[in-house]
Amino acid sequence: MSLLEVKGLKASYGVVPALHQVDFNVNAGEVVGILGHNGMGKTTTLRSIMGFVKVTDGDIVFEGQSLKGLSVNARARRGLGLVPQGRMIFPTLTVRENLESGIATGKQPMEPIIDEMLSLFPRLERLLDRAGGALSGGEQQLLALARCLCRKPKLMLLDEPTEGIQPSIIDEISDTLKQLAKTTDITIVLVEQNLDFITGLSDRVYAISNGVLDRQIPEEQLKDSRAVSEFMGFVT
Ligand SMILES: Nc1ncnc2c1ncn2[C@@H]1O[C@H](COP(=O)(O)OP(=O)(O)OP(=O)(O)O)[C@@H](O)[C@H]1O
Repeated sequence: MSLLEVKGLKASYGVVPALHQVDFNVNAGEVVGILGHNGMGKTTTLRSIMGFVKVTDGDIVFEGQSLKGLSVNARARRGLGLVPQGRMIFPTLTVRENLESGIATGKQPMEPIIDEMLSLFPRLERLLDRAGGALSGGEQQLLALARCLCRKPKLMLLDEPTEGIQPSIIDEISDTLKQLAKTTDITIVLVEQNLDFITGLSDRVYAISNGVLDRQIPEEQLKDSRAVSEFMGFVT
């Protein structure tokens, strides 16, 4: 059974349609990539799954149950987590406070969860007392990932984690996500424009174009970034 099934999803901003037809599925433990140009509907797809965008048709089924009518918080409690585009960490809170804000209140002691995050993201350790807004873009992305993981999501939705980030930290993010995928049973849906990053991490990759997501990029093409570009129409 798929962990996540997105079926015939449509969404609009007011009267302007953003998603025309989104159909894909994700199995437990997979890393699934969604590749597309600017404005094609990647962010809207993830925000619809998380419950921030109201869908007008179709269904999102998680662990066999429809998420229809559930709030963002209810979806988070079911095990969904979103790392939004642009990181959205709290700039005036310290790194430690940002991490604490990601831990479900009143549940477990915070310290072991923070220690676990620091072992996965060692670069954050020496930054614990620094304000989130004083970190580099790459460090903020690591913090945003760690904050999402503090809640132990079953499914993590990642919105363009490489956007505006220097190559050395992109490699670090990629290595960390690979390690996470290998050592835990987390499932990841990743939307990106960065071909190398997405093909390096994903078990399967879908293409999104003009609000339509229903084509999986053939596996043999994934090894060849030029073939992927051609499939997507990135080069002519
Ligand atoms: N808040 C909004 N109000 C109105 N239209 C929006 C809003 N957010 C997105 N759109 C429109 O919906 C469409 C899909 O946008 P979306 O942000 O999902 O694309 P994207 O693939 O994530 O793009 P990018 O890579 O630039 O983030 C675009 O035409 C965009 O202009």
